[in-house]
Amino acid sequence: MLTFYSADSRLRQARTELHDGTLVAPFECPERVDLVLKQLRLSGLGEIRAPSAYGLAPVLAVHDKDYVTFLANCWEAWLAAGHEGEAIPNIWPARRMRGDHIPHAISGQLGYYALAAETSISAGTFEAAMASKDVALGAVEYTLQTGEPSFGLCRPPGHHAAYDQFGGYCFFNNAAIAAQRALESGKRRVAILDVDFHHGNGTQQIFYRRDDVLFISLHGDPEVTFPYYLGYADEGGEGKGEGFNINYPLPHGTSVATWMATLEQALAKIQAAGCELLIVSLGVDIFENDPISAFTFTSEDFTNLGQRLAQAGLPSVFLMEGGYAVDEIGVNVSNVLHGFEQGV
Ligand SMILES: NCCCNCCCCCS
Ligand SMILES: [Zn+2]
Repeated sequence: MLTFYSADSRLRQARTELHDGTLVAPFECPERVDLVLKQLRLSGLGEIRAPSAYGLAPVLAVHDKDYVTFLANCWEAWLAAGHEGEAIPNIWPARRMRGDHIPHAISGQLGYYALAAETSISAGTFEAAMASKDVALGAVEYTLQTGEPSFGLCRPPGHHAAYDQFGGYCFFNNAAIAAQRALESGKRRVAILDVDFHHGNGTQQIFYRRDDVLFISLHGDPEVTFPYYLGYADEGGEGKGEGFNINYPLPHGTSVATWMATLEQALAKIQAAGCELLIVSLGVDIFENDPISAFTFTSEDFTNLGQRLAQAGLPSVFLMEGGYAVDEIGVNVSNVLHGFEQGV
């Protein structure tokens, strides 16, 4: 299987994440991609290719222009305002305040565009996010042209990024950008299957009123899991999108057997909807030892997951999302992709 990767993924070198009331080293660290690359090479998955630069147009096809401009300028504006640390919001347009006005001060803009406080912006964040969406575009273009599966080793991840919002370590929604590209190249309907432990709130929000993308997510119950305020089972899409958004919230500690049985339901929906391409938002934070998650996959279970996805029989693009058990991330990602190749 061909892998797309950009060394510019390492341009995001954030030093702080707000976690449990203190500033810690970010869980979404550059070493994640180093260890995935190492295991892919060790296991002989296939060629690793750098993508072309696709520019801003594919980003603007799914994200708000002012939001993209904000991301491009945020770090410089933060420094110019004399702030010492990394750019982290500390106020939001809370209920019964004016949520439709974008303040002039960068501190106000941060709260307007941020969905959460754990994701700092710093030097290189925008450039890394641009490289990450190029990785996703390289992967989807390859699969569209050849029908062969591909893996986009995206960093930073994307599934929490909404039309005009960043957070959950995400800035551009790589899977949404890839799906939009596939539709523009002629696919009539694309499935995005989000297997990350956390609900892909951004992907849901981008396609919620559309029927050309079927978004399906299996994830930790938002009653007790980030992002808390989206990802419930009653969110079925709106307008034309009714029936094309399916959430499977699952309790902490869900067994792999139950998770895989839920996957069967998801794959049946994908088949019934006549999807012509499968994009997998591949978060391996469903691993039993993930530090910020609560599902129970072993490394071997990831191989079974890959094998099962191959049986869906669709041209498939895997895009890296979460996974924070850094020591095992390489094996877990590699197992999904090799499992897929075994299952074809
Ligand atoms: N600081 C740990 C709390 C988790 N908050 C963000 C989770 C983002 C997952 C991305 S897949
Ligand atoms: Zn996650």
